[in-house]
Amino acid sequence: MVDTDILLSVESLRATYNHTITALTDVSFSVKHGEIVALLGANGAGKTTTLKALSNLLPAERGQIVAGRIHFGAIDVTTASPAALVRAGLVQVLEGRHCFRTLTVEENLISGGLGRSATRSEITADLEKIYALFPRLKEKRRVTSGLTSGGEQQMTAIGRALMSRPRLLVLDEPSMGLAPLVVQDIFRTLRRLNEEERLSILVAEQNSAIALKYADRATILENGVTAINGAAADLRQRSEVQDLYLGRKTAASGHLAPLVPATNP
Ligand SMILES: Nc1ncnc2c1ncn2[C@@H]1O[C@H](COP(=O)(O)OP(=O)(O)OP(=O)(O)O)[C@@H](O)[C@H]1O
Repeated sequence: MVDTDILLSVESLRATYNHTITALTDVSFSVKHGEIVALLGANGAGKTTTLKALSNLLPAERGQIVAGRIHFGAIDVTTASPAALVRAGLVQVLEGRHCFRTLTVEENLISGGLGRSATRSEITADLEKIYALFPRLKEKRRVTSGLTSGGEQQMTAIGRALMSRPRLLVLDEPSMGLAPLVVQDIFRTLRRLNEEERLSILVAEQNSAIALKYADRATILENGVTAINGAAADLRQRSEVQDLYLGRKTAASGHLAPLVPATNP
């Protein structure tokens, strides 16, 4: 039976690089309409590889999906181009932010709306929305992005993704290298977008504490395998999650026992 609540489904995904390095062995999770889902795991667990697979970006890095299924709505992601997926509403903010450093903040934002042939008034209205979400960007709109702070670049990258009006916003480690207050601010804004616009969000994070605070559900990857799919509130209470991912011990010291079978909930 097809679950119409599900926007993105990943089933038994297996992926390699160069046909030799197995990065993902068995990854399964889903994102329902209107949910925030966190994808967690230690360094090298497979978060970025999973996100790249969702936008069919692995071939650019000599990566291959060798088994499993990914559906974004009715679209089979494995047969769609990255550009077609963006047009369908699956939009990523890649790790490292990747602003156009020589363009101003506002030019960066506008570039996000170009792919959907928006009118000038639509672009202006969307810019105002983004400035309301991130007032810092309004102050900096005429500044060259390369001269703005890491937090402002992250906000610019998120704003640029929003300009293409995503149905699913995917973010890879938005907290990376940012001060805790800036990270709080960014996650609060993501929650606001989720609540006010019912934007569905998938966020890969090493900062499990902040991700579990703001997500509805979470998936924890260990060595390319889904170890747990569960409600974020439940995961926060589990002592082994606290030990391994919320700072009580290091992740290398143990493994998680599944809370629920590691399939789509
Ligand atoms: N371009 C690549 N070529 C070969 N192997 C890669 C490539 N990218 C990632 N890998 C390998 O795939 C595995 C998963 O890496 P991935 O970057 O997906 O993990 P991650 O959870 O995002 O880690 P991090 O949090 O450190 O970014 C690792 O063993 C990594 O070394």
